[in-house]
Amino acid sequence: MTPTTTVGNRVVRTAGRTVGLYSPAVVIPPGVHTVHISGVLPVDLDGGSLGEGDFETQMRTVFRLLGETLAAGGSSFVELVKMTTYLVDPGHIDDFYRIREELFDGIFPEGRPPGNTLLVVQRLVRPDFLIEIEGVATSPTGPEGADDELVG
Ligand SMILES: CC(=[NH2+])C(=O)[O-]
Repeated sequence: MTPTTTVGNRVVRTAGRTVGLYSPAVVIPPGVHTVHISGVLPVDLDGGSLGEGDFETQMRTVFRLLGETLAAGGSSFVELVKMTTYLVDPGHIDDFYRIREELFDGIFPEGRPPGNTLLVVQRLVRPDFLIEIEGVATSPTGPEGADDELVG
């Protein structure tokens, strides 16, 4: 039987083969609201690039903005079900693993991270972007808890 743990609104399946800090499967129970987050990029409020040429700054910025976007959607990191991570340089994979471990130590102290697919692509929408992360999360409140100022 596959070991499962309920974290927030999601059921995390911890069995399976992984090569990093992600869960092999996360199940959304029936009747739970979902939030789909577009790819988060390291940008300021005007869309200006942040952390040009600095992978660590870009990744930490993307996670900070992902947290803000989740909150705007009435959700939070603990409700995050699945991420897709896009990098543009395979040379950043080791840094991605190191920084993710540091961040997830704080965010998922019990070691039940969301799923993730990690891809290296030729480039992102602007050549200075080194990382983009999109996600799916659950939301305890659904549309009622979303902040209309931030979520279109
Ligand atoms: C390989 C992979 N999906 C990860 O997140 O490390």
